[in-house]
Amino acid sequence: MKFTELLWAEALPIFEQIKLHPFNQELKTGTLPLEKFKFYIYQDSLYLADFARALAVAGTKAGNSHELLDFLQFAQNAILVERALHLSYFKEYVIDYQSGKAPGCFAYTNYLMATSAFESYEVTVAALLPCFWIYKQVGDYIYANQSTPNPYQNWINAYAGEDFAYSVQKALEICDQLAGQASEATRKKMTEAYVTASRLEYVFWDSAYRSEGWAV
Ligand SMILES: Cc1ncc(CO)c(N)n1
Ligand SMILES: Cc1ncsc1CCO
Repeated sequence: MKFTELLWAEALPIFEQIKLHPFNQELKTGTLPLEKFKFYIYQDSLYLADFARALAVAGTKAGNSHELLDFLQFAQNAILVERALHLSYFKEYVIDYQSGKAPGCFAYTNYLMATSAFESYEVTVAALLPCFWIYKQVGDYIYANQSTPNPYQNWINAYAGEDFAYSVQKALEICDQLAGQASEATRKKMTEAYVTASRLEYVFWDSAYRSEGWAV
């Protein structure tokens, strides 16, 4: 069994809750209130900017130039996706730019940046993997079950699309290859990082659904 298949099984209960979360259920049926989507898009623009930095740092830890280039390309794509949000949704809707990161976004981005800065390449790759894989699985699920017409079609198409699938496949292969060479102790840390990042994916959607703010 591939290491990534073990990871998938380990975090499956989290993924099931992500799929069933009202944010994703309402995205699927197109009934998600626009205010919640706007909150999400703004938080996601803040997320993508820091995610790109974490991907670039992961690249500096890679053991060869192929994987360095892969991670730099992932980082570039994340920046391009972030810019595309500004060219589309930020123009289409009035979005409040002032509020800054909500606690969920803050937790997730800081976890990814701290992990990429202070942990090994293996653990960093495992921590970054849910951003790819969970989004791909959620995108495919929503695409296959959506109501049409759907006001969130562009968002759905992006994550169910082929370009994104190609990146996800590459990230999975890198993770499996690293786990194959890693000690049992490292594989355990990779699994923990994967589960933590999966939890933070849930937290991110839940934060958007609740339009989460700071308690003080
Ligand atoms: C929170 C979050 N996770 C993952 C992705 C996709 O990489 C995204 N755009 N936002
Ligand atoms: C994972 C991911 N999410 C948005 S861009 C990106 C890198 C894909 O190349």
